[in-house]
Amino acid sequence: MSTTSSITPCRKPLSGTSFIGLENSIVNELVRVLFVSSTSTIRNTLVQPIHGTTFVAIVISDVSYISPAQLNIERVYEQNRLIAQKKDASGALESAPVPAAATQGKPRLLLMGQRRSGKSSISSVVFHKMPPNETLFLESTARVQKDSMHSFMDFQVWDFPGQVDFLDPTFDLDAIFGEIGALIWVIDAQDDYLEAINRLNSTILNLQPTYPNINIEVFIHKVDGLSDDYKLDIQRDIMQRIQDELSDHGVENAPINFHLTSIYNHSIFEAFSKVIQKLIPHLPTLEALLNDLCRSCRFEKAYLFDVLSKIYIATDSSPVDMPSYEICSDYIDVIVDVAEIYGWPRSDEYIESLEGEPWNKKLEDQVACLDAESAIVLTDMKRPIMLREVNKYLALVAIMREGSFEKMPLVTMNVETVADGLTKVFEITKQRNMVS
Ligand SMILES: Nc1nc2c(ncn2[C@@H]2O[C@H](COP(=O)(O)OP(=O)(O)OP(=O)(O)O)[C@@H](O)[C@H]2O)c(=O)[nH]1
Repeated sequence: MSTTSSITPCRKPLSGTSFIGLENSIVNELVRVLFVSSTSTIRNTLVQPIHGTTFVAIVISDVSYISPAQLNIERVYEQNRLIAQKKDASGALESAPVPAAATQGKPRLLLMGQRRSGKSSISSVVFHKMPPNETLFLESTARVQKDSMHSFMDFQVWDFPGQVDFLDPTFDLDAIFGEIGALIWVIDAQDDYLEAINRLNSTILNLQPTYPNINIEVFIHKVDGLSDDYKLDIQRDIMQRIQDELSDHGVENAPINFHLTSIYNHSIFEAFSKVIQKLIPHLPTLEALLNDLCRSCRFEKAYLFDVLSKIYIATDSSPVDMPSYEICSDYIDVIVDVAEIYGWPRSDEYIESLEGEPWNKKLEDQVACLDAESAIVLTDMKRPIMLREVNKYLALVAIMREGSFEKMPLVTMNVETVADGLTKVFEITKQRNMVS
């Protein structure tokens, strides 16, 4: 695909006129973000956005706003509290080790399933950037692999060996399932999957009484070699078998989601995006910001990506189409590679020479934007794509409409404001997590 690209400078808004040209809806959304995310730290916040007038926003009482992810976290805490209470009553609390991750408060993704179903491959491709064909040489996992991910949100990925029966009484179930974010059950769609379904059913039935709120995500995996019709047939068959078995045992409406995945295309990243999004408490706020940005800048689609894993953690409400998602995700790779080549740390002498004659200014005052920013036009579709780094973990990638380049200054200003808003949302939640 032939491409032409240009790096656009980001304009710093002039002080006092910061929001000129910015749609009111975005300003309002930012104000809402401040309110919704309000803790005592941003009471009496000075907001100076609308038509140069200054006003003080005073949060009179705490705004209670509960997103599905928050609700889920609350339920998990409640569940853990009840389990602890029961143990306390039976005097077993002292002997039971407190799960390390629980104390750290990091959500955990558990990868489970039969041997050779593809668990380690998924974890390596998504979180360690391993090229898919190199997974052919992965050895069978012998012990539980625990990976800590430090990204926009800290979480853990535990890869279980296929042969381990974690329902064995020697395992401390609380340590495994206590503060779980999601249980990802991987089923090899190219193999006989009946045994995998039986194990999944018995796992769900065993866990349901104690941990009724576990999010179960079934990855119907390795669908790359299958026709579209066959994929859907398999999905229907697996769903039916699981639902029948569970309802025979009186378990109705268990929280199970199904995804068709393969490491050889972007489906695995899409599936992980959906899993991770359920763990983000302020997801509705992020989505609302992106919706407003799309409306005011006439973007076709906007994604907020985790740069390292290329999982999108939020998007606007228009439907996700795979080709656009794939282009945006490949674009991140290009920019990350370029940033790695040109973004090395400069020596002090070199920076001094840049700040000296003839400019005589600090480097921050000379460049408009310290974060990576880029725009590209795909010549066949004439739709520009723009990327703006939000912080070192997150990037905003948007597909614009034809002809949007003419309005680039305004677009850049809006994107800049939204990027600031997004940074604030994450700062506030990080502070909150540290306090709690
Ligand atoms: N065609 C295809 N093969 C895959 C895919 N994902 C993984 N594989 C292959 O499946 C094989 C087994 O993958 P592993 O990741 O080792 O499986 P595992 O579930 O971790 O296995 P254990 O460690 O024994 O539990 C490897 O040869 C992978 O290359 C996929 O999406 N499509």
